[in-house]
Amino acid sequence: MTSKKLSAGTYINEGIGILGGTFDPIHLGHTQSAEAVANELGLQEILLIPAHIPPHKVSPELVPHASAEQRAAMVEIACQKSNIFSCDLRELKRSGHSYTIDTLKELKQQYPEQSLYFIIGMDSLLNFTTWHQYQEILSLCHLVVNTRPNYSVDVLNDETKTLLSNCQTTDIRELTLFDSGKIFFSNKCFFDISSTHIRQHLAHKKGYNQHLLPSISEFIHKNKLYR
Ligand SMILES: Nc1ncnc2c1ncn2[C@@H]1O[C@H](COP(=O)(O)OP(=O)(O)OP(=O)(O)O)[C@@H](O)[C@H]1O
Ligand SMILES: O=C(O)c1ccc[n+]([C@@H]2O[C@H](COP(=O)([O-])O)[C@@H](O)[C@H]2O)c1
Repeated sequence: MTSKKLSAGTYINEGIGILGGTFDPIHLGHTQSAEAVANELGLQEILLIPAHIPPHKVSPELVPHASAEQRAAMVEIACQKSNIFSCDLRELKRSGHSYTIDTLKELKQQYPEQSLYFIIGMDSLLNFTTWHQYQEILSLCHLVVNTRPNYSVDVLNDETKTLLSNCQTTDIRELTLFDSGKIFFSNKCFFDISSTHIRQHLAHKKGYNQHLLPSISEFIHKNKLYR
């Protein structure tokens, strides 16, 4: 049993939410969409896991601008005022590419009794079948997909469509009946924010951005990032 009913329609889900990312920089689209997932599913805890080397961002035009340590420092700042977020640095401590399968195996060992909910945006779902051992990933966690502007299920490849026809559920209770293997779409929030746009904005304005926590803007300013 991984959930407790409190009152009509209110659940505490004892599972753990996980949001992995490049976080270059972390922005309100990350934190607010993850908070919306926590509210919707009743999750009390979300691990923010900065990637050391994000596997799909190794070509020169995609490689992160800030160092792994700077990206992680910004994630730690974002966690400071939150009751549900904590920053997990395990990918920074591992060498090589930050494969999600390795992270989930470690987390499952650490939390054998709890279901894991890996949160991704729609852009990540579009290429999910290219992730390292994606089927094994689904044997260790549920996937929770946040919709994002400009990314639609209409352009999913056939493999992902098949995956969805086998694994998608619209029933939150079903997530708590299974330990892993379900894909759930969270449509509660829609944030037209990306790190790319924020970096472009900062490069021109060298100032603050409304989609960043003020404390993150300060860190960026102090460290002269994204100029
Ligand atoms: N605005 C958003 N709403 C929902 N999910 C998001 C949003 N921005 C990013 N995500 C998701 O958060 C995870 C980490 O994203 P990432 O750190 O790459 O941010 P990004 O804004 O997509 O960055 P970039 O523009 O540099 O590619 C991914 O699964 C991504 O889909
Ligand atoms: O394991 C993989 O093959 C894999 C491929 C692409 C992305 N991921 C993970 O997905 C999360 C979001 O990635 P990104 O590149 O959008 O920041 C982050 O935790 C990455 O490590 C993982």
